Parts: sequence; structure tokens; C-alpha cells
Amino acid sequence: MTAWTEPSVDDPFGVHNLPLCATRDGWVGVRIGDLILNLGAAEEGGLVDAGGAFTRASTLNRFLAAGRPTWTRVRAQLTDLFTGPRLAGKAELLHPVDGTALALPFEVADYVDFYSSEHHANNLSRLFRPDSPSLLPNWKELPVGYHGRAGTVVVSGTDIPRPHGQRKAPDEERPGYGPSRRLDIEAELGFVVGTPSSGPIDVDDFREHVFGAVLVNDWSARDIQAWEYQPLGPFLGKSFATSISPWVVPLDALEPARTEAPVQHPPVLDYLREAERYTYIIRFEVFWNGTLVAQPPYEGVYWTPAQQLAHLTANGAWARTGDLYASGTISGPTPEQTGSFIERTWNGAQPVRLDDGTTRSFLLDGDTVTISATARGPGGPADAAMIGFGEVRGTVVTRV
Ligand SMILES: O=C(O)/C=C/C(=O)CC(=O)CC(=O)O
Ligand SMILES: [Ca+2]
Ligand SMILES: [Mg+2]
Repeated sequence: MTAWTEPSVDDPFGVHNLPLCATRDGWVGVRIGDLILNLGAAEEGGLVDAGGAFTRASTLNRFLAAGRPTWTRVRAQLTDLFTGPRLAGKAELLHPVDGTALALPFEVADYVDFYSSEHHANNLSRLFRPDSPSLLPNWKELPVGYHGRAGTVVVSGTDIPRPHGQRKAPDEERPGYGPSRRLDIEAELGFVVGTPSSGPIDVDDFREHVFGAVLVNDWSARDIQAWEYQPLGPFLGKSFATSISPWVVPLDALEPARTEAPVQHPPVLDYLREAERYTYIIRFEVFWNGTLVAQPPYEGVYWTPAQQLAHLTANGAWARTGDLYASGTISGPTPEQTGSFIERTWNGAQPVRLDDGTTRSFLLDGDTVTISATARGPGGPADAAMIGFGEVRGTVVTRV
């Protein structure tokens, strides 16, 4: 048919990827190159069989709930469809990505955010708690996290009204209420649960439960956070909005990007010990008003998504279809690899210069942040990035 029939290893949305989405017109799709195949229409036309999960579906939830055997079967069907002749003459099923408005790809059930990058945890400790040890004693024993607010997860492109709240500068006697003066971002990778559980999920059953991954921007109001967070953790400083990318990249697409996860000392407890310990090589890029300001590397994150899922259900809590859990801010060892602006600018002490000549410490109204990422694709050298996540983008607007 067209370009995608030659399985091009360097197209980030070639046949090796096949990320899924939902559109504002109320149908679900799969991306191939610069086109989206309407999966509901394709299923009704007999071109794909997801057991009816795509038919008249406006979100991916039914497909997510269908489980690993269905995900595997449908992926094989789609690969055949895009590499064979059966789509010929079916142009009406294909829509240009540009010009198709995308929605939240799934209805978010619960949302959990972890804190699993050692560089990020060290940096935030130094900034928030300069007089305490940088890693608390539990940090290497369990993946620290908190429950966020599922109802304010929004799709890329949604404007972010500047949050208001209580904040108190160190030199102020009492707090005031008003717009955040220290609005920040956090670049993260989010994992999407498909198959639910009725209790703990074994650390080695991660792939049975998780369908795929999205990009996450955990917008964070640092002044609200700093004043409210002790002793119970993040609350209103992070619950006003969390943006995710519209594309859910299947774990199957990330297989070529697998790599060994960081060695853990001390050895973890049994329920967190993986038979095969791995993570994924995924390179992030963070743009502030179009200027590339950071390139966080996911593969250095200390706790893997398998360990995070095992831990978040270890108490007996069940997992639901549509649960979203995020990696935690992804930061590497250098300032240019940090996934938040409080780290990148060291709390404003080292502002970044943007391409338009202005400088920034925290977000101003009108600023746009775009986070993109690519994973290593099949057959590529370690540095080749060929599986695209697309982007998660948001513009800060004045709250009226
Ligand atoms: O160290 C702290 O008190 C705060 C840390 C964060 O704000 C980070 C957070 O939300 C978890 C993460 O993204 O790693
Ligand atoms: Ca976060
Ligand atoms: Mg959030």
C-alpha cells in the first residue's frame, strides 16, 4: 500500500510500534506512520477481531480489560494488516494524525505516582530538606509513592490553569492564599493496567497485567507542596492536573528496548525480587517554549515498573483496568538530565536561558512545556531510538 508496508526500522510510528489512542469523535484507533486506523470500523468490517472490544468503543478500557492473550492476538492481526494487502481500497478507515483531535485514551481508574529515580530523590531532598539525610532509610527497601488524583488526569494539549493554594515563604510568618509562584513540571513514564487483580500481583506477572506506557507530566506547585506535604505527602500541590500523552505504546513494542535494570543494594525483600530484572532504554526530551532544556534517561530508574506494581498491590489492594502508575520524576546525574525545573534551575539559582533570549526559573503564564520520548527499536544499536511515544504538551494559563 504505502510507506508503512516496508517495515521501516527508523519510523518512530512504523509497524514495530502500533500505539493505540482514542479520538474526540468517539472512536479508538491505532497509529501507523502519520495515519490512524479506526479500530472500531476495522473490527466491524472484519479486518481485526478484538472480541468486540473496539466496536463502538470510545476509550481503550474494554480492550485493556480483555487481557494479554487478546493483546497479543490483535497485535499480530494489525501487523499482518499493515504489511499485507487487506487494507487496499479501505482509505476511509484511515485518518491523518494532523487533524484528528485526540482524547484521553482510557478512563483512568486510580492514579499512583512513585519516586523511583535516585538522582531525583537526592536532588529533591537537598532542596526541600537540606538538613536531613538525602535518602530516607526506606528508599532502597521499597518503591516510595503516593496516591494521586485520577479525575484530574488530562490529555496532552489541555491548558493548565495556574493552581492557587496556601503557600508560605520561609521569611513569612503565616501562609497566604493565591496563585502558585513556583509552578514546575515532572517528566515521567506512566504504566497502564489492563488485566485487573483481586489481590497482590506477583513481581513476575507485570506483563500479564500491564498493557503499555504513556508519557506523564506531573505538574507540581512547589510552594504549595513545600508548605503542605509534611507529614502525609503530596496533596494539592500536585492534584490540580496531570497530563498524559494520547498514545499508549504497547509493552510489546518496547521489547527491543529491554535492558538490565540498576543493581540493587541492599538486596530487596522476596516479594520485590524479580526472576529476570529488566527495564527499558527510553530517552526523554523536555522543551520549555520550544527550547530543549533536559534529556532524562529512563533506564537509570532504580525501581522497575514490575516492582512498583507488585508493591502497590502487596498489601492486598486490588488493581483495576485503567489504573495508571507513574515512574516518578526521571532524572539522570547531570543538570541537563533532570526531569523537573526545580532541579534544572536548582531552585531558581541557575535559571535556564531559552532560545528567545529570556530566562526562566519556574513557569510563567503562557509558557508551554512539551515532553517527548523515544525507545530503542528492533535491530538498532543501543543509541538508536525508533519507537516513538509522541509527546505530552501543556500550556500554563492564568486562572480566571
Ligand atoms: O522529596 C520530596 O519531598 C518531593 C518529591 C517530589 O515532589 C517528587 C514526586 O512527586 C515523586 C516523583 O515524581 O518522583
Ligand atoms: Ca511526580
Ligand atoms: Mg499530578
